[in-house]
This record gives sequence, C-alpha cells and structure tokens, in this order.
Amino acid sequence: MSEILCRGLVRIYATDGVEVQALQGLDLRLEAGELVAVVGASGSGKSTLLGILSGLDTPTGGSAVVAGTDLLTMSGRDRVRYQRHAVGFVWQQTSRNLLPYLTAAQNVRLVLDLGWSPRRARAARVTEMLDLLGVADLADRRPAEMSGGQQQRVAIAVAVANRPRVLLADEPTGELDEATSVEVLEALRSVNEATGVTTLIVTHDPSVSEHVARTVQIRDGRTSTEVLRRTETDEQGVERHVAEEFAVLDRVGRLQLPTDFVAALDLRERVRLALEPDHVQVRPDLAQKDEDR
Ligand SMILES: Nc1ncnc2c1ncn2[C@@H]1O[C@H](COP(=O)(O)OP(=O)(O)OP(=O)(O)O)[C@@H](O)[C@H]1O
Repeated sequence: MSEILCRGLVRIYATDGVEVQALQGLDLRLEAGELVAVVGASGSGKSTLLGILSGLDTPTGGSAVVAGTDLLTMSGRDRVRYQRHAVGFVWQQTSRNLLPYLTAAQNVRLVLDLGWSPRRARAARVTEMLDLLGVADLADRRPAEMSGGQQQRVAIAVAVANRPRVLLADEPTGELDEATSVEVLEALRSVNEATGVTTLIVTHDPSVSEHVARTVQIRDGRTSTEVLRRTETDEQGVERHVAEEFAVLDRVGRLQLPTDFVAALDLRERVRLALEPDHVQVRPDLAQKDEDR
C-alpha cells in the first residue's frame, strides 16, 4: 500500500504578476515502510514538496495522499489531526525541533502528552524512544548541552514518539559536519527499520544515496531519475552494493534525459526517436544541425 502518493503535483507561486511553477507535475510514490531520499539542487522544488507533504502548504493541482489523508481536500480540523498524529517532522534547524528550556526527556514527554497514548505508558515510551536513538544518557540535558548530532537524534525520538505513519526530514544534516551527518542518517535508517515508519528525507546532498535503498532526484519541479541500491552476493558469498540509475517516466510518457547525455550528443530542440524491439533510440536531428550551420 502506498503511504505517500503524489500524482501530477503542481504548485504555482504568483508574486507581482509573475508566475513561478515550483512543481510541474511531480509524481512520487512511497510504499509503507520505505526509506527514500529526495535529492535536488537549489530551486528544484524540494522545500515546496515538503511544505505540501507536511500540510503547511496546499498544491495548485494534481493529487497528494499521505497516510490515507487527501492533502488537497482535507478540512482545517483534518489538517491539525494530520500534522499532530499522521506525520512526524525533523527540520534542518536543530532549534526548530526541540524546545530549548526542556530536557531531552521532557521534549519527548511533551509530544506524548499532546498525543493519544495512555498516560501510564508515557514514561516508559520516553525511555524506549531515547534508547532507540542511543541518547538515553542525555535524558536530563537541555538542547544547548548537546552536540548538533545529538540534538537531531533527540529530534527524531520526538518525531516518532507518537507513532506517526510517516516521518518527513527536511535537510536533517544541513547544519552538521560529514561524520555527524552519517550518524544522523544511520539513526534515521535504524528508526525506519525498528518501527516501520515510512521515511522521506529531503536534501541537496547527493551522498545521502549511500545510506538509503532508493534515491529520487528532482529537477525543475519533477522527479527525473531514481537510483536504486541493493546488495548482491556472488558465488563466493562476497556481498557487494550495486547502485543502478533509472529515468522516471511519468504517466503521460514524458521523461527527462540526463543533462550529460544531452550535452554529449549536443541534443537540441528536436530529436529523432525510433522504436526498436527492446528499447527506444534517441538521436540528434541531423537536418536541424545542417540548418544551424
Ligand atoms: N513563496 C514563493 N514565492 C515565489 N516563488 C517561490 C516561493 N517559494 C519558492 N519559490 C520558487 O519556486 C522554485 C522552487 O523553490 P523551492 O524552495 O521549493 O526549491 P528548493 O529545491 O527547496 O531549493 P533550496 O534547496 O534552495 O531550498 C524556485 O524557483 C523558487 O524561487
């Protein structure tokens, strides 16, 4: 079952009579329990996508259903319930995730008090969450007394304490150095494995793909390619990681050619297509090149 399903998602911003199409028919599907990274350059539409998935913004068109909630038609009350119970968030700014005057344990307890868990189960749940993220020893520390990576791990504990179906992480390693980033990405992965929460990490950092099985690239407001990683075992029993890149074909048959392919063959405006028995050929339009000369 899909936990996140976006089809032809469009978001147009209109400012001073100028329209910007931040999302131009984006398709994205995550099955329940998946851990996926969405990667894109600055301006590709990542924040816009996350704003919509988190229920803070409404798309201009298309469809988006997350954890069984239709994000285009939900009422104000549905929106509050969605944000409080269906999804958990980890933001880039560590200060946005935790209340500075509460300890790690109190931060987790606060979200449990706002949720639906039975009162008598809450103290044990706080301990369970801090244990799961390997920060039990920091239970009595305030955010200012923790490193950036520790704050993000407590933030993940807070985000999943109420058992949301979906976890959204916006540049969760944006403020961290490389070693700490790896630690936080691995923490997200182990939480995904332990709890089965469907997890979407949005980042500009392509190295995230080394930590997740599926990376979706967005370019110009659309999903353009996907990298799938799997582990293969050869006849000698040696394991190796294989990463394979796929182009994404949308529902009406459009795909984006990788920029390096376009540059290598100097493809422009028109290309020739030919259907072969088991593949499609794309060639430069030589007549057009002659005209250009
Ligand atoms: N509120 C807004 N009003 C007008 N245009 C906007 C607004 N927000 C974003 N845009 C434009 O929409 C496009 C996508 O922006 P978005 O912030 O989603 O990209 P991004 O991939 O998150 O970039 P970054 O990594 O720099 O945050 C950009 O061209 C941006 O200028």
